[in-house]
Amino acid sequence: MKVGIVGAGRVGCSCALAMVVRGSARTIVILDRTSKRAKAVATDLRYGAPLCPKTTIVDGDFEELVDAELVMITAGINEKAGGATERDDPQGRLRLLDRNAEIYQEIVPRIVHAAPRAVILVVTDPPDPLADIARASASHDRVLSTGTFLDSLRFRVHLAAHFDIDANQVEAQVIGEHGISQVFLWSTARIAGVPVGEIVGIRGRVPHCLRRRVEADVRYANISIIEGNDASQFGIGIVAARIAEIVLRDERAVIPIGSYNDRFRVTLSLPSVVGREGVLRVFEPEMSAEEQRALELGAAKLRKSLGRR
Ligand SMILES: NC(=O)c1ccc[n+]([C@@H]2O[C@H](COP(=O)([O-])OP(=O)(O)OC[C@H]3O[C@@H](n4cnc5c(N)ncnc54)[C@H](O)[C@@H]3O)[C@@H](O)[C@H]2O)c1
Repeated sequence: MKVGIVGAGRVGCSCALAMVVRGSARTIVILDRTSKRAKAVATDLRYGAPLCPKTTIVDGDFEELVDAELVMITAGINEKAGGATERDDPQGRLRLLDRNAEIYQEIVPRIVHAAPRAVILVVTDPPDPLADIARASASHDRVLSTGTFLDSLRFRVHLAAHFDIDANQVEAQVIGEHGISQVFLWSTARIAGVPVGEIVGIRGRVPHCLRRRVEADVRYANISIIEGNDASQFGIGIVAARIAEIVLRDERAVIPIGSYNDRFRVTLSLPSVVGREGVLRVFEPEMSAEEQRALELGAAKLRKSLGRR
């Protein structure tokens, strides 16, 4: 069970740390354009590894990825470096696309050459159009975007805080783009099977002020984190480690995650069955007309970012 991480910046380091602590993989290979950084990160982690489930951590070049079952790409500029930290910017993370696409054009063929069977997990922002670029370059479909898995957890955490309960008991999803146009499925958000609207709403509708507050907290969570700590990194590290486990163990867990969708002609997130080959099946959840419309608009925005109509 071997996982590669390409990009040993803040996000790459968090992914590696989460995987080591959770025992997600047997071997982790860390790469970076700055090989000295990859070496330092692998060395640092190796000193704590004896206290964790057995993991071999190495640094190296692309050929070290041979036989990797999953390679996560965390290389590229982040929101702060790329000037994507304004809440009123309708582009959001899409502002980083051109610069990170160039990096992907360079990296993806080298990953595919070294590890042709690996699932590729796109973490770099904006992950959905970058997954489309990676898929075209890889010429296979085993390409995932971390998508709205993290946003869905943020949604659950904020709802849990509002109701003062455990986030594990909140069933709520964000779908579509990991970005500004993401869609909050309020119509099916539930706590122990009870619709959220029935708990707080009038005639089953969630109050506008609660929706507005929670959506802003989730949609701009990255910016709030960056304002305090330069880069959002820890949540995504745990999310990426969990996705790696699902793939490596062929778990067939159902999570909101990004994959290319024929109907929308673009990569976006919907609840999907994930296993060794990546996404095996995609579900379209029950949606209100407003949610459906928002999903269509988000898909159109993603297509436009790639120059598609
Ligand atoms: N998907 C998500 O939910 C999510 C969450 C947080 C951050 N991100 C994104 O993750 C990316 C990384 O963020 P970060 O904070 O770690 O940035 P960072 O600047 O700390 O690290 C980026 C790393 O990429 C490396 N790199 C750049 N070009 C490379 C190349 N061609 N080959 C190998 N390595 C290369 C750099 O050397 C650097 O170490 C950003 O795009 C950020 O916006 C995504």
